[in-house]
Amino acid sequence: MNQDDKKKAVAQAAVRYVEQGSIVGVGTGSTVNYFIEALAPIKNDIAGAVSSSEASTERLKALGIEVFDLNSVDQLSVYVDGADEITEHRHMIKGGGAALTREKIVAAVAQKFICIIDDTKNVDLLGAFPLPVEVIPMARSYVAREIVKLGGDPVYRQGVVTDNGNVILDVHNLTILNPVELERQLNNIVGVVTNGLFAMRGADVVLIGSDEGIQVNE
Ligand SMILES: O=C(CO)[C@H](O)[C@H](O)COP(=O)(O)O
Repeated sequence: MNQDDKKKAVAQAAVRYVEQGSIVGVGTGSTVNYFIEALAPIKNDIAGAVSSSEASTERLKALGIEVFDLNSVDQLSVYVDGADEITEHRHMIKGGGAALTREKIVAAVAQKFICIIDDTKNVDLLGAFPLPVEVIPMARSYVAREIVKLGGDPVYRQGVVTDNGNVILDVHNLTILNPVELERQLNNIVGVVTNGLFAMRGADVVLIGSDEGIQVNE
């Protein structure tokens, strides 16, 4: 099975976690795009969605799925999203698609974070994938200097502006032994909006697409 087929299979498997009549939290990325497609046949059985990016909102609306403002929603039973890297402890690096802040906000509201990945995303230690950090534009150089003090090598993601009007620094060469602590340290730098470590609030269920079928880590 190629990587795309694994993404499709795992996206399809996530549909069974969607509750009848509920509003579904929807992430961002190529795996989630398959999940959005998988929602189409059940769109009349759900109340709608809350989205973590303009890109996903557009896709949901194109399928006739209503997209709600998160401020008008008290609770979400599930949030379905992909990851760039994930450990067996369900700690993740996310933000390859620059949607990390809205992803973290929607995930925070949801009762269950269902992470959908193909098996290339499994790692023993986070950090080979450069860690995205969303930064207020005027703080970019200051934040970069502070990240260097933490041992990282920040690279400005040229030409990318987030849905929130901010910029992204991708941090290379980090050895992430304690993801919870690093998530906190990075968020404490003035000018950082958020960072792509999802460790304080990791995934609750991980669905992994592999040649052996769908594996579940919960
Ligand atoms: O965090 C994300 C976007 O900001 C995505 O979930 C992550 O980049 C994985 O994407 P894909 O499913 O395309 O591999």
